[in-house]
Amino acid sequence: MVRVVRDPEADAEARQRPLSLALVRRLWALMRPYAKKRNTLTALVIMRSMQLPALAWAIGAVINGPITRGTMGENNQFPAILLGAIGVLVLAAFTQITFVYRQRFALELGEAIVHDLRGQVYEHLQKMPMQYYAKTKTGRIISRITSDCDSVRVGVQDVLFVSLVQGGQMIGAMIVMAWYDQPLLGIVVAMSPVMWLIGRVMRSRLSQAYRDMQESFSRVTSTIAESVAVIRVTQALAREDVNADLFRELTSDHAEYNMNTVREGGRLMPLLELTGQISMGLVLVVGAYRAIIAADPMPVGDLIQFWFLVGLFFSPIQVLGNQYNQALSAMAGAERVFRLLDTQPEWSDVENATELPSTVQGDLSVENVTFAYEPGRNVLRDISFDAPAGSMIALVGETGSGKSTLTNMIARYYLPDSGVVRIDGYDIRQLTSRSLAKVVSVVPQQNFLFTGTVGENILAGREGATIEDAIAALRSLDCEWLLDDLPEGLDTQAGSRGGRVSLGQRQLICFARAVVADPRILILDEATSAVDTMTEMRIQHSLGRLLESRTSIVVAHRLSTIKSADQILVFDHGRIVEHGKHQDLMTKSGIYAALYERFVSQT
Ligand SMILES: Nc1ncnc2c1ncn2[C@@H]1O[C@H](COP(=O)(O)OP(=O)(O)OP(=O)(O)O)[C@@H](O)[C@H]1O
Repeated sequence: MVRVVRDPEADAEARQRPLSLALVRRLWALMRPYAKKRNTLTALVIMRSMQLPALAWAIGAVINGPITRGTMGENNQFPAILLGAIGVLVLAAFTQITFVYRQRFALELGEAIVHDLRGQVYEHLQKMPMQYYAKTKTGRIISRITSDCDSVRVGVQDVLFVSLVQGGQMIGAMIVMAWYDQPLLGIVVAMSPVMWLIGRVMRSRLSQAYRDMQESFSRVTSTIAESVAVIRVTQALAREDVNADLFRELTSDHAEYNMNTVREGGRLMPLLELTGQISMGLVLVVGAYRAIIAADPMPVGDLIQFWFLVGLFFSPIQVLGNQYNQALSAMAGAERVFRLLDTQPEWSDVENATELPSTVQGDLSVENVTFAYEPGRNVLRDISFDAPAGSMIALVGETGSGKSTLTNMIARYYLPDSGVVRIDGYDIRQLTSRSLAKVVSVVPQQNFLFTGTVGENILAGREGATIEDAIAALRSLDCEWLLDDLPEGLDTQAGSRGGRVSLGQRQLICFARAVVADPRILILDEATSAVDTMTEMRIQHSLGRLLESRTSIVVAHRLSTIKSADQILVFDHGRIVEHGKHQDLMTKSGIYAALYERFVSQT
């Protein structure tokens, strides 16, 4: 475990963005497939925003009507009061039913949108070339699909529709207040910017404390994830105590941020509520003046009703203030998600790309390939060689000399800056990715297994492959014994839960996957991980079977592989400095001979 250092790029990424109409429009467009639900929801929102002011009006009407008449001595007002009360009750019940459906539809719409958005982002990511992944941090990609999509969901579910309800309620309350007493309404409206401002200042302090707390929590979770991933290294280096101390530090740090958030909340929330109550008090004083002293006195029923309406007008200010911060976060999240969706791959299949015929032999030729990951720093320089169909080419050289980069060119993970890679005479730039992937397979050094069973992992090599193909693949590698060795045979869980599959077994499973894919050209980065001698022999044997009858390019780390190669290419600083068979190269006493001597002395 390492101490988590703040990521300056992540810090620079704005957590909030100003409200943008273009973004809101794009979010709104995401609801197009659910237009019926969206329209019903909008109707419910309008209804809901009018219901509470209407309820206040109805209560006022009962007070001003039959109740006032009763206090003036008019007889038999009870039936009218009862009717009024029933009317109020029916309206209240209707208001609550609207609330239930408004909330449910908003939730469903938000979930549907975020489901679609995540699907779009995931699909888009699958199409991005390696260049994109080399430049973009994994954590950032994950947060696009998790937290940023989630801010969009909150934006739709909570911010958009709740704000519309609250905004509508303010307008509704204003209309009814204007009906009763315009000067008093003027006072109320004049007070609202002050309330908004006070609320805003307090809330921004609170949300900063909350953000700090969230960040410290994500430091805790990412540290746990990392610790689990590298537990073997931790135990091997006996760093358990050091790591435990670092982790304790992080959790107590988090507890401090937590306490701070609670403290700030405890101080600011009552202050915020008090501001609202002071405003209500003020309205009471001015209202009393209007009811008692003013030239044209206001009926007490109207004052009571007005007081209700002031509450309905002020409470949205608080809610909208809360929503505002969330809206800004949703804007930032939506902007990042849309930016990713708008990022076009730096290259994709050319127009009218050619399909490689199924009869392809696997003749590979690399002609004058030069490549740099970063401009001006060539990693491959003028590389040329031929690999006739069925031959095995071993790439050897010091670390960082460009071997893996060359394999990236052949698999077309990257495009060369100059030069051409051909398969059976076809320039691979002109081929469809799909047909190229069928002909060229890569077995990387890290034996990656997907989450799922061993069987599923082997079948991933080819669409439509059956369990019989998987067993045949293991048989062709002479490692059918794996079926008995694995605890549940082909049904054994692999991938992130693959603790039950050993390193050597994993490698063989990857070989079997390659056999199922049955490519004409196989690129293999030999694993350097230490396995016992018995496993090593089995792997070597299976490797021989795997490479049989196909063109293979092997980044070779094993002596036996190197020796049996038809051609060895020796890399040095991005150039091929020697090439030939093992014996020829040994007699030259050059770089290869020196590498070989060192290799033998180490093994
Ligand atoms: N994605 C990348 N972006 C920038 N530079 C890179 C990238 N990948 C590799 N390099 C650089 O390119 C050079 C060649 O790397 P490459 O991985 O091809 O070497 P290699 O011979 O395969 O090494 P090894 O035997 O250690 O795997 C190195 O200097 C490396 O730092």
